[in-house]
Amino acid sequence: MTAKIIDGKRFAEDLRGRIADHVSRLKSEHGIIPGLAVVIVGEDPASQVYVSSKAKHTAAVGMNSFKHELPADTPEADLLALVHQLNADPTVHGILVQMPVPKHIDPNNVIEAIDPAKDVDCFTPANVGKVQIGLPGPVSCTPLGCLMLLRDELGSLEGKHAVIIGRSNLVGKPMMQLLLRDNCTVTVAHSRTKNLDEVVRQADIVVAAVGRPNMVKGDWIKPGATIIDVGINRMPAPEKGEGKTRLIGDVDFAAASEVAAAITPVPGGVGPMTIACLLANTITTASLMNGLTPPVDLTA
Ligand SMILES: Nc1nc(=O)c2c([nH]1)NC[C@@H]1CN(c3ccc(C(=O)N[C@@H](CCC(=O)O)C(=O)O)cc3)C=[N+]21
Repeated sequence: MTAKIIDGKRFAEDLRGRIADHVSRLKSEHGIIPGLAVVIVGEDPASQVYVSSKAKHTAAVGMNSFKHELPADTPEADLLALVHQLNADPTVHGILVQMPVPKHIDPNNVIEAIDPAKDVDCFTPANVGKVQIGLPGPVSCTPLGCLMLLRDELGSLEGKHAVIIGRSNLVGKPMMQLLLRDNCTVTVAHSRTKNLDEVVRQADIVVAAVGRPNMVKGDWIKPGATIIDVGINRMPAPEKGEGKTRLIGDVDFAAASEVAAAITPVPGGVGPMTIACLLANTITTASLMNGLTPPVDLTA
């Protein structure tokens, strides 16, 4: 079997189109222009690229984009002061502080400072709790993107056995909550799981989010499974030229494609969905802050 390639880039484009429609409706019917503030501390080149990409897509859907670039040696207190200022700013409906922050800053203090009403990453305890019990609010961007792709591919997820590899707060744990809400049977595997290959072989749905290039082998995949590869591993690619890199996923794509029914590529799979879902969450928070019901096609 040769797997269908799930085109996350294309899906994200369509999603951004729907988001742009919601933005223009918020403007024309309610006089609201959703605003997203992105804060970056330091000059990490990969982070710079992501932040620029976020700002570009934010503006392209008609939202206000606010970018704050702080030097790498910014004291934690100054970053927290900026977050508090953004919390108080009525034109800002979403706040994202790009992670990781420099080592002298405690990320937990930063997350705690963000008003949960504006927490478009869904990093605050209040919003993590809301996802768990199914209350409306922002949902972790990458898991939300994975869920949208899975629903589009499979329709109902009810009764499917989903194996998530990775238990991070960023992806594994919120993914577990969302798949449970869609009536999957969920197994969360991780670095200490015994016989990981045998566990993964049970899966109708595999979500790989470990950050280890090509870790999931082709013979771990049940024939006909659907594979979502969250891994974004930047590898040296000297064949492309001095100092060049390429991205590869956590799944051995070539081998898995021979067995699976459908698989996301890296790049062009989950990555673009993460940014589109960040914009979707900004619509959600802007709606909720104004007493409106968030659009169902942008939420979990
Ligand atoms: N507060 C916070 N929120 C985040 O959501 C957040 C963060 N910090 N820190 C860094 C990670 C990483 N991240 C990605 C988003 C898009 C792509 C993406 O679009 N990837 C493209 C490729 C891009 C390329 O070529 O480099 C793709 O997979 O096709 C990747 C990674 C969001 N993050």
